[in-house]
Amino acid sequence: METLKEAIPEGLKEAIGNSSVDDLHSTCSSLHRFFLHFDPFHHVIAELANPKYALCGKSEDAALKSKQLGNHCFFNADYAKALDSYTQALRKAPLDTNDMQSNLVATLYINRATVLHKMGLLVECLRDCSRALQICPSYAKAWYRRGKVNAALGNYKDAICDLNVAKSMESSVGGKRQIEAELKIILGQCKTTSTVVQLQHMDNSLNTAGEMPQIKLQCVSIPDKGRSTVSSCAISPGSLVHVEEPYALILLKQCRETHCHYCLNELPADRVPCISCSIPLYCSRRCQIRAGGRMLRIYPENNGLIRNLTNDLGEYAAEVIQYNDSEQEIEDITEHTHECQGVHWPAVLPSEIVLAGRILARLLLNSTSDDTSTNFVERLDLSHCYKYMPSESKLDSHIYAIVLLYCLQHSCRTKFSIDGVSISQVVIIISQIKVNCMTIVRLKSIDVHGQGHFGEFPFQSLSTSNVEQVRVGKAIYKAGSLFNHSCQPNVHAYFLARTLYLRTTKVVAAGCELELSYGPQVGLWDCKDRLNFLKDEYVFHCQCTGCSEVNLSDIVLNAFHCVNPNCSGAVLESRVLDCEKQKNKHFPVPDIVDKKDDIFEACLPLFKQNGAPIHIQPGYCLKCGSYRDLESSHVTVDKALICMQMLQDAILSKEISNIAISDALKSLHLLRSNLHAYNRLIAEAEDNLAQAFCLVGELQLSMDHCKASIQILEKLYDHDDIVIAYELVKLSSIQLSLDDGTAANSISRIGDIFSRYYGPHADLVFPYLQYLKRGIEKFSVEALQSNSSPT
Ligand SMILES: C[S@@+](CC[C@H](N)C(=O)[O-])C[C@H]1O[C@@H](n2cnc3c(N)ncnc32)[C@H](O)[C@@H]1O
Repeated sequence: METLKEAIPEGLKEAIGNSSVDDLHSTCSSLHRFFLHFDPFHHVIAELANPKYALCGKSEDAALKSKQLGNHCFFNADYAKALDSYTQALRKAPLDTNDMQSNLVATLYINRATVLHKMGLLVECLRDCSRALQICPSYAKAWYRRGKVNAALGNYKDAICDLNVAKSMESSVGGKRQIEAELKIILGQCKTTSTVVQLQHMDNSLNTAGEMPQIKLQCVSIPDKGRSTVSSCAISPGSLVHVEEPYALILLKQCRETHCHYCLNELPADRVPCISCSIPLYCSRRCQIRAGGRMLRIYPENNGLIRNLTNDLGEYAAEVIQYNDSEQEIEDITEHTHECQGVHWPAVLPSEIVLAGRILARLLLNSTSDDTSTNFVERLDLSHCYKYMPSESKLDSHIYAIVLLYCLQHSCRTKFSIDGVSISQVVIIISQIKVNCMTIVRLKSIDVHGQGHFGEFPFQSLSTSNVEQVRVGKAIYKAGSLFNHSCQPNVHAYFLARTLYLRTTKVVAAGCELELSYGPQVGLWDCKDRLNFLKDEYVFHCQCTGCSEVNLSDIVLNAFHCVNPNCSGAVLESRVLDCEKQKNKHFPVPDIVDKKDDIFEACLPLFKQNGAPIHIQPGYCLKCGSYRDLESSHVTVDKALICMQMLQDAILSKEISNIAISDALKSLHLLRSNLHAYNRLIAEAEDNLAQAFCLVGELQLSMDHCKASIQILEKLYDHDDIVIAYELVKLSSIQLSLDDGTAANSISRIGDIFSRYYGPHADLVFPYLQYLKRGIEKFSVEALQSNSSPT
């Protein structure tokens, strides 16, 4: 792509860099004309889009190599590696529909099932057996394995049926004898055990929940912000206000091996590959079909061997091989189909561009033959920021728009012409993605040893568990895009599988804007940093209340301590002070602030001004006016931070010495004497020390530092912000390890905050919560016991 960029004549680059939406037809046509006469462009397109050069296609040789490696690992009892090798083999193996008897894909599924059985992953094993049988219904070994795993799961009735089918499919006398022996054992087990595990869900079900929003929303126009969503009535916190499926979605590249390419949930051990190319992995066949289209189906009535079975057994076998979700609704557009030819471009182009391809494919498929060249942008009805984009981004979007259209021309069934009109439409779609795209995140708990847990519970001692937000995908939600940003949002966005959920976190008055955070939030960064981020990433100047009205967090987050140790006033640098003065000019703060409030304590004179111009200078305390030499304070703080960084490195490498801890404690003291008591850096230092003390087993000290960190965060954020709940997760896990009864308070507070942000989905989004709740039960039982004991 760099070669293409460098070759563009300077004049044309400049014209593109300075272009507005009105110039797009002309700039796009000029660049297109230039590329058409530039040979390397045609090479790039051939490499990206011509199936002749495809590296992501299926290859029997490559599949057999991985299969061999899998067999080798299996015989050496290296089951984890064998599992991975068989999955890689499945990814590369072509599905030969002409050879359903000795089918490589079916063999690989059954080899993997054997490994899964050895690893104790029984449900996963069962699913792989069924997948092998759906391809090759007369595969005796697959019925046999299925029978064994069903028996291990306690599903004796199914196990007996499986083995009976296996017996009738098996051709060798020795094989039949082995099956009969197995049947005898299972019949014996069946008599002695009464528990039968019914497997309701053969495939990983998508996390859908029945709650629906009850509140009527309106779209209104707001000066300086464009369209916005408001409520027609007052809304209480924790109310679900919007649910939506994505218009288009894409998994981020770094999650390709760990998360499902359709629902974005974590992949199970029995991941399902795409049937036509070697890129995507899915958590289930349901997701694979939804993304890539209907898979090959075996019709049991056409299968002779099944027909020869007795009535009951025939019906049973037919049910197993007929995929139970086969009648699921599949959208007219399956988002991976147009990418699925093993060609390079979906793997190498940036995620946003592949996402633009998915939007285009959908728009093209839904357009009638005479409107393919008409206005996609109008139909998408999203705002964009082309005018304000930096010159470099404008040039990139021109190049990618042309490249994408040529790639799609090779892959899409719908025909369209590539010219100034269509290219300019794609440029706009790319700029719409820039401002409307939502990042899909999943919550993960990380224990002190660095082990991550998405769904399952950690088994080791739990001393500290951090909550980490993992970015897994990007998506366009059409109605969700009408919610504006606020650095003090009243709406929280989260995702279950692909579905967007929006829930209020505060009371919202009728007619008030419903706003979510696009990333920056009061408490996380100061106003200047937030404004810069939103300008760089989303190309707008934020007009939210957090950025236009004085708040404590913005003043103290990066502030210095007054030189007078007993004064609680904040000392600001010029960059922060300028920004705050700017706010004050527009919104002079009246005397409504309670004199006992922290904000009053930190910056008394701001409130004394009462609208008059402010004469505060950088370096002077906002409360008592004393001067602090910020330059020398910076030097001290920087030294302390280097020491804190060393502690953080030691935490990461799990090699914490007493010296590192004692140096960090001295640095914390320096930070506390130079920085304002609510400065975020102190909270971070306290947090580091909490982790370090936890790792060396000093849990009481760890708890003290964790509490100190939370006390600061409570000043920077709302008392009930989700960030506080994440910190309380750490605190409560230390308290539980210490058998400290106050864990119950922390956990019930976490529960309250989580249910405000996630409603009934809290346990689903963050399963670790259930573990913590069980921790409280322990204390309630103890309390009951002590109450009932004789006094
Ligand atoms: C996802 S869209 C939101 C809907 C948009 N207002 C519309 O009319 O379609 C994002 C765009 O809305 C505007 N916007 C959102 N939040 C804003 C804010 N806090 N201040 C100013 N503009 C904002 C910006 O133009 C931004 O590019």
